[in-house]
Amino acid sequence: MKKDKKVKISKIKAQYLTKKFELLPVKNSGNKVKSLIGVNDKNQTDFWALRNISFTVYEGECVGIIGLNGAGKSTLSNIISGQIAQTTGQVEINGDVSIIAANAGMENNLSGRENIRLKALMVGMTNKEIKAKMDDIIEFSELGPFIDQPVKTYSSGMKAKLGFSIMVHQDTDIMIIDEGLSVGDKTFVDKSKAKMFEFRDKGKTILLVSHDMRTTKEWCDKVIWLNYGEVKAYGTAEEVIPEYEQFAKWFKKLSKKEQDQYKNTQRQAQLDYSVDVLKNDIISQNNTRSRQMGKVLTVGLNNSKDNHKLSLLSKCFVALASITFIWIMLVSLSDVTVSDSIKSPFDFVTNHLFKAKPVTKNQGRGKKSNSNQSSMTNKKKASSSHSKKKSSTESSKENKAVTDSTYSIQDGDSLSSIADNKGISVESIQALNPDIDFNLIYPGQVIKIPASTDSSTAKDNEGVGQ
Ligand SMILES: Nc1ncnc2c1ncn2[C@@H]1O[C@H](COP(=O)(O)OP(=O)(O)OP(=O)(O)O)[C@@H](O)[C@H]1O
Repeated sequence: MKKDKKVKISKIKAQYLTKKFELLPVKNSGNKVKSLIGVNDKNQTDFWALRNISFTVYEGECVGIIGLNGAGKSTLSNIISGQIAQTTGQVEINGDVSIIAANAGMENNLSGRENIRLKALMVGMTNKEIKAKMDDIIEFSELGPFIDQPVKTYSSGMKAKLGFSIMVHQDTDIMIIDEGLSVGDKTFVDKSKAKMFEFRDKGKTILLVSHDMRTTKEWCDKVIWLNYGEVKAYGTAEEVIPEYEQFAKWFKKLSKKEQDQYKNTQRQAQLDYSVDVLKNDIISQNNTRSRQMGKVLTVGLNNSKDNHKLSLLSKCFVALASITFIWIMLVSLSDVTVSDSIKSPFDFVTNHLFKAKPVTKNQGRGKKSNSNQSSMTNKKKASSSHSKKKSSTESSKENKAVTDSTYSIQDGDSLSSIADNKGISVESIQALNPDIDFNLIYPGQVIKIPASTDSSTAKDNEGVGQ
């Protein structure tokens, strides 16, 4: 009796799988701002690496996955091994899965031995089991003393050997080999093939992702041919491989321009794809069961939210924070305070933007100097109720450069105005500066100032440099 007369046990069942990746937008400042506040045009960046994939793999089968570069082979094997999630659809796995991929799965800073331990723990092996198998794994890997070196120092062939050795000793029901052996040397590949045949004969299920048609023919009962994210054919190796080879021959014969044209058309279809297209495909594929299909789709779609995209609330928050930040920046480039700018935004924008705040040496030094800082409102009042002369005297006050006991004469100063401003008598200034003729004082001339009894004036002078 032939084996295939038995009831077949499904090990992998994929239904209506899709995988959408978000392509990074072309780098320019406009796109950066858009992506910051999450308003990128969605359809321009969605790329459907897998479109409506359905197939079943049964116990004991070895199934090859073939296709041109970028067809979606690794994406599919990563979904099956649980490393990434599908966008829509379902994948039912009946058993444990292990995967060996040319570039995946190793912790580069750990040694080979530590990686063996880590991987074994990840598939649920106990410490005792790991200890029992460690020597066999190391021997199978042929890495000798290099097993205790960090994996980052390994060649790609050495990594493949380590990965394959770990996998064959994990003894899982389903094994996925994604180009894992393409970089190994011939003796190791032959040894590995023998091991794989052994597994297949034991009834394990194997998925082989490969560009090598000879190995695929030799190993696999069935083959899935992926083309730009779609299943182009799924059948026996005898049927599908010649079809694929014919296609590859046809493609090679095309001129460079025709090849590019073909690729661009296919890639555009991957960009234009959507869940609506998928739904229509499913309905047209199977009208009678469309309701059930809708349910399967919904299950997948519930998990297919673009998590990295901002919610509406977050977008509002980011926008508000950005506006606040920009506003504060503008206020810092004006001569008013934030609260004044909010009270009269129009006046702020038209009259105060890019006007530097008046800088006084007394700024920020206690009550008096703070109260001297002109707010927009105070300024308005001042300009309407004070004479020009008074304003200029005030500004002269603000610009005084004095110390505790000295004062530098400003343009327009007179003995009496200095005495008035300081709240001290003319006589006391004269007494302290007997050598100075106050009828002939000039800007920049330094005179001595007696200590004042007026606390505010004293504060004015406190600690100010010459
Ligand atoms: N993280 C990602 N973000 C965006 N696009 C991706 C991502 N991963 C894969 N892709 C794209 O998905 C498509 C399928 O990639 P995948 O690696 O599955 O192809 P493949 O058939 O394994 O290719 P190869 O034979 O070259 O290994 C490619 O166009 C690839 O650029």
